[in-house]
Amino acid sequence: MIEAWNAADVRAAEAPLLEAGEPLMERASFALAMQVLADLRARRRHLRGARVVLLVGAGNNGGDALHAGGVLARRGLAVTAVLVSERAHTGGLAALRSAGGRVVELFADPARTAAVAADAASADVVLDGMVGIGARGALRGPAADLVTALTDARGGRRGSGARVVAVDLPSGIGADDGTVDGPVLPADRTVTFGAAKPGLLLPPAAHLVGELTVVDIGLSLEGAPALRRLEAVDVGRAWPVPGPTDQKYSRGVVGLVAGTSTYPGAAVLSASAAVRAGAGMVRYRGPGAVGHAVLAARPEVVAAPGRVQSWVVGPGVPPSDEDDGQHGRGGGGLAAARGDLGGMSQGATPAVVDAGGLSLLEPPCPPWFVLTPHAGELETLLRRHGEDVHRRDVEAAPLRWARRAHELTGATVLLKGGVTVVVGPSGAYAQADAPAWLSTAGAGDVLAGLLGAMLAARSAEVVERPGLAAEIAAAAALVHGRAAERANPGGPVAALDVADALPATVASLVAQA
Ligand SMILES: NC(=O)C1=CN([C@@H]2O[C@H](COP(=O)(O)OP(=O)(O)OC[C@H]3O[C@@H](n4cnc5c(N)ncnc54)[C@H](OP(=O)(O)O)[C@@H]3O)[C@@H](O)[C@H]2O)[C@@H](O)CC1
Ligand SMILES: Nc1ncnc2c1ncn2[C@@H]1O[C@H](COP(=O)(O)OP(=O)(O)O)[C@@H](O)[C@H]1O
Ligand SMILES: [K+]
Repeated sequence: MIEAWNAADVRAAEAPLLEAGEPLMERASFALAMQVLADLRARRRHLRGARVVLLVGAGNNGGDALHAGGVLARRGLAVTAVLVSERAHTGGLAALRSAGGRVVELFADPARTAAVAADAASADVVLDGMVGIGARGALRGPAADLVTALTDARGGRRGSGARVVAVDLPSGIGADDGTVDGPVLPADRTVTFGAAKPGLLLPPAAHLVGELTVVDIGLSLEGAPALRRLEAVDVGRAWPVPGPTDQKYSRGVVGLVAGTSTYPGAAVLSASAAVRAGAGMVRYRGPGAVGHAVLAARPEVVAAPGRVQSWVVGPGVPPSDEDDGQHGRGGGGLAAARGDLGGMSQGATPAVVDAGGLSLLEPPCPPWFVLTPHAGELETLLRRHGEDVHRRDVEAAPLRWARRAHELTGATVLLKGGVTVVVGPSGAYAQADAPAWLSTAGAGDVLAGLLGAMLAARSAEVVERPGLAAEIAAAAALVHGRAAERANPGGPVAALDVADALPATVASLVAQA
């Protein structure tokens, strides 16, 4: 698991060590330099003569870059520091100069910005050390102009020309929330110190981070992290592998309220995913014609009422204010869903509430209800609760708005997207496991069925431990993304292919753990 800590927590953890004279910056910058050397070795035979350009701001982030530059210059690399501010870390500057590095005072001669950017773009490595966790707002002044010019000089493409390594974080992102309010130089790698910061894992900034390296500089961080990211081993270890005394009911029964005759496919996809993810049983409730389609695709599904350990409500059910043109407002699926959801809030059965089911919610909901909106559906849900918010706001600050939806409803919220953000009562997760190929119709229905099966397997525990639903939801996002990759590595996937890849995906996660 990757744990991410807010800037204030990192500073608080640094303070006693700095007071005790621990050389934190030397540790950080040495590890940074070693990472740069390792990356360079992977790309060229000889290090001597490789060109490194440091973009250096006024604070300690610039200090890190300068000290790392000193280490690299001593190894024979040609290092140039570009100062974007009148002030620069004194010790770092001295270290670089004494190692033979050059210094360009860009702040004193902004007309040189384009030329400096062109030179940096043609270097082997650019270290972005303009601002770190001390930034206030979007990049401004010469730093902002340099990033704009350098982005132009690189043709806007990451991976072309100089390799960009961000120092602690890409300068200008919101360290705690991943917001991007101005120009930011996309990194190929980010070397972060002490702990990951939430902004490195959250969109939109997460897309500018490249490969992430966390350097241990000896901090002891107290309390709970601000954000977590599950890794394959976490999910494999926690997977409910059946034992010799298990039977279908102990493995969990998923009750599926999904599909209308306009959208029967969603029910088929959710049912397939739940069956393929290892549910003990899947019961279908909904219009008869849809039930036939579900049974034709998955004969394992049971269409009779009975015990249920988790509900999946809403895939393929239109929102309550949308007429599906057949049975009045939403048809039989909606009626069933409305009745079932009302009863479920009173009971103690986990539920996944997706698509049209979201419009039926009547908060407060228990935390073992997991809502699975995409950004557009979250906008609708939040507006219904009086928030003046648009989809673009949700996309610009997904953690903030997913958290708001959790506060307003009491439910656990899984916000779908390129990075899936989950917020529950014990914390938040950000999962980035899926190829962009997964953005295809029906993929969300597969996620709903998969998550339903995962909740059913640990139904009683999910109700007892309020934070568990969020952990399981994050795990479902990981499995979903990995199944998409496994279904067709590097190419397009259809939603049903993702469901079909679940058994092998789960087997490999369990085997690796
Ligand atoms: N303490 C330690 O030993 C360790 C610290 N570590 C490192 O220190 C970093 C934090 O350093 P920090 O606190 O000095 O702040 P930092 O991120 O360099 O930025 C502040 C400077 O930037 C400027 N500035 C601000 N906003 C701006 C903007 N929007 N646009 C443009 N400029 C802006 C502002 O200048 P001003 O505008 O006030 O003149 C101010 O001087 C951390 O990320 C990590 O890399 C590690 O080495 C571990 C050990
Ligand atoms: N750019 C992307 N990269 C990776 N995964 C994505 C991306 N965009 C969307 N997804 C994932 O694809 C799925 C789409 O779900 P959803 O929008 O509900 O589609 P549908 O309603 O058609 O099933 C979600 O799991 C989401 O996290
Ligand atoms: K930086």
